Parts: sequence; C-alpha cells; structure tokens
Amino acid sequence: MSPNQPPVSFDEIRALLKELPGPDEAAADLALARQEQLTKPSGSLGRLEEIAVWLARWQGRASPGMERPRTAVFVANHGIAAKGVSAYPQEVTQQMVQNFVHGGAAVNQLCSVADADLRVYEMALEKPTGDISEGPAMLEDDCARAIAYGLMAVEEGFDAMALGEMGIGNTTAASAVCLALFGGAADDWVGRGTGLDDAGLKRKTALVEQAVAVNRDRLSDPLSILCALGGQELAAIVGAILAARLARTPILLDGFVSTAAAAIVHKLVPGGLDHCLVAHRSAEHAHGRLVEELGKVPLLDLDMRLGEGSGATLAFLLLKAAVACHNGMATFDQAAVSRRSRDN
Ligand SMILES: Cc1cc2ncn([C@H]3O[C@H](COP(=O)(O)O)[C@@H](O)[C@H]3O)c2cc1C
Ligand SMILES: O=C(O)c1cccnc1
Repeated sequence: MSPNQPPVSFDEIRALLKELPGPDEAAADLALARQEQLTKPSGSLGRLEEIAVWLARWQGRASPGMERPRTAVFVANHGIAAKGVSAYPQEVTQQMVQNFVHGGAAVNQLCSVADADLRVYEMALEKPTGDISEGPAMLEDDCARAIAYGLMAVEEGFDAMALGEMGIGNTTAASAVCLALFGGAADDWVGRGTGLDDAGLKRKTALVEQAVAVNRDRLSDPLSILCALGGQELAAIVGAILAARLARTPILLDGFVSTAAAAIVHKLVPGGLDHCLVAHRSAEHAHGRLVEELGKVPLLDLDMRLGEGSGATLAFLLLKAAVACHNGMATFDQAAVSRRSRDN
C-alpha cells in the first residue's frame, strides 16, 4: 500500500506497519566516519554529532540536508472539553486556526525564524469527538479516516517534519491514552494543560480515570486505545509518523500531546519511532515520564508548554546547526590540522 492510497480500516493500517522501511545504516556509517575526520576532538559537538548521523540514517544520504523543513499542525475538537477540563473555551480551537492563517501565533514566528513551511490541517471542528468520560471518542471508521488524513499530509521532498496539534481539551485525551498504554495512576499522567487551577486539575484527573474505566472493554490494543480515548489530531499524527517513515522524512515530535500520539506507534511496532526525536521536554507534568517510557531524551528543555508544534519547530534550528557543522567543517587533512597525539 502506498501513502497515496490511504488505508480505510485498522486491518489495512496494521498491514502498512509491516512495510515500514528500516534505517539506512550505510549512510549513517559514512556520516559517522566523516564526523571523525572533522576538525574537532572526537565527540566534542555532543548531540549535534548524533543529530547529523541520525538525519543521514533516516534521510538515507551521507550528507544530510535541512533546507526544506515543514511544520504540520493538526487541529481538532474534543467532546470532553464541555466538562471543564481546560482553562480555555472550545471556540479557541477555531479562533487559533484563524490566528495561524493570519500569522499571529507563536508557531508562525518560529517557522519564520527556522525558515520552515507551515501547514495547518483543520479536522471537522464542528464535529468534536465523543466525550471520553461517557464513551468512545471515535468509531473505528472515523479513527481510521483520521489516521489516513495524517498519512496523506506527508509529501515527499521535506528534509524533516515537526508534528504539532491544536485542540482545546486535548491534553485530557493525551493523558487518558497514556494511562491506558502505560498504566499507573491517573495523576501520574494528568497536568494543568493550558493552566488549570487546583480544582480543575482534580476534576480533570477524575475524568481521565473515569474515561479509562468507562472504555475498559475497548482498550485491547494500541489502535483501539487511540480510537476510544484519543482524538482526530492524535490519530492524524499517528498517520503522519507512519507516512514519514515511508517517505524517509525524519520527524521532530513536539510536546506532551504529540508525544502521546507517537506512543501509540511505539506500542504498535518495535522501533516504530526510531525516525523520530522528541524536540523538547514540555513543562506539562507527565511529559518527562512519557519520554522515559519511549526511551527518548528531549533535545531542548525550556519550560515550554504550548503545543501547536512550537517546540519542534524551534528545534529545527538545532538540526540546521548540526547539518551546517557536518557538511561545512573542514577535515583534519583539508585544514592541515594535526590529529590527536598518541595516548600515553
Ligand atoms: C490561545 C491558545 C493557544 C494554544 N496553542 C496551543 N495550545 C495548546 O493548548 C491546548 C491543550 O490544552 P488543554 O488540554 O488545557 O485545553 C491545545 O490546543 C494545545 O495545542 C493553545 C491553547 C490556547 C488557549
Ligand atoms: O506539551 C504539550 O503538548 C502541551 C502542553 C500544554 C497545552 N497544550 C499542549
């Protein structure tokens, strides 16, 4: 199945999982060998070296590029928002779409600084998902369609993609997904989102617990968990991660919500997130635990907790810096710089 023919059932999505390409270790080996030749003590550029080799591995070329980054923001509404789980009203989702279009959001400024293309994908805002504290968020068809929408959003030819989201109430959905995937207690996974007060946090925690209890017969596998507790934008992010793997496009995950969506892929297929890095550690309470579960170490830690792809877009600058050093530095031979002395 190609990403141009989107799957329409969970079975077809499961079939797609078997077709995901692996890493290009030949390109990675060449990139690693070049790193050892560059005019610096071995390893001294730290994670910038790791990023350059990772880009080579997943772009499938020894000289990675970062000329064409894209940020994709998936936007959807959530039935649970009616229960007061966010500090902001649901209409903010639509209003922020207008703000993205007019260039007034944080992610617009960060895209312009990083010279990244921004695409906003609005997903039936007039049709919020079902209230997860009372039943499933989506039916299988709707969830599969949302995954397919994310699959279609990935085009060939981008050097990396940042995946972000906008949807009032979606940290509640993300927390419920994490509780169902990883277990523990609801308050391990619930945070203040847009800035809930203590009473709001208590209400949100109880509703997340209730959502998992009410949907307990629908949580038998990761796709069912996404369907019962997630949201359309989380499903689209799952699709985009899979399509990016097929298109050899490395991915930067944003904060708690986009990482929670990625956790579905992690549980579906071993190594399914190897072409993804977590761009930053969100200040949202559960993000630290979530990235540990995924075996990832975020690139940045700036106390950001916005979503909308902001942290991931900002981290494009690190990828550009890594590529500039990798491709632009002279080797010891080219610069006539003496190599390391023999160890005594
Ligand atoms: C003005 C504004 C801009 C945003 N940009 C991203 N989010 C973020 O906040 C929402 C999730 O938090 P919660 O679960 O508490 O509603 C998502 O829309 C997310 O992207 C925003 C939220 C607001 C209010
Ligand atoms: O980290 C995130 O993704 C996040 C945190 C708070 C609100 N919205 C998103």
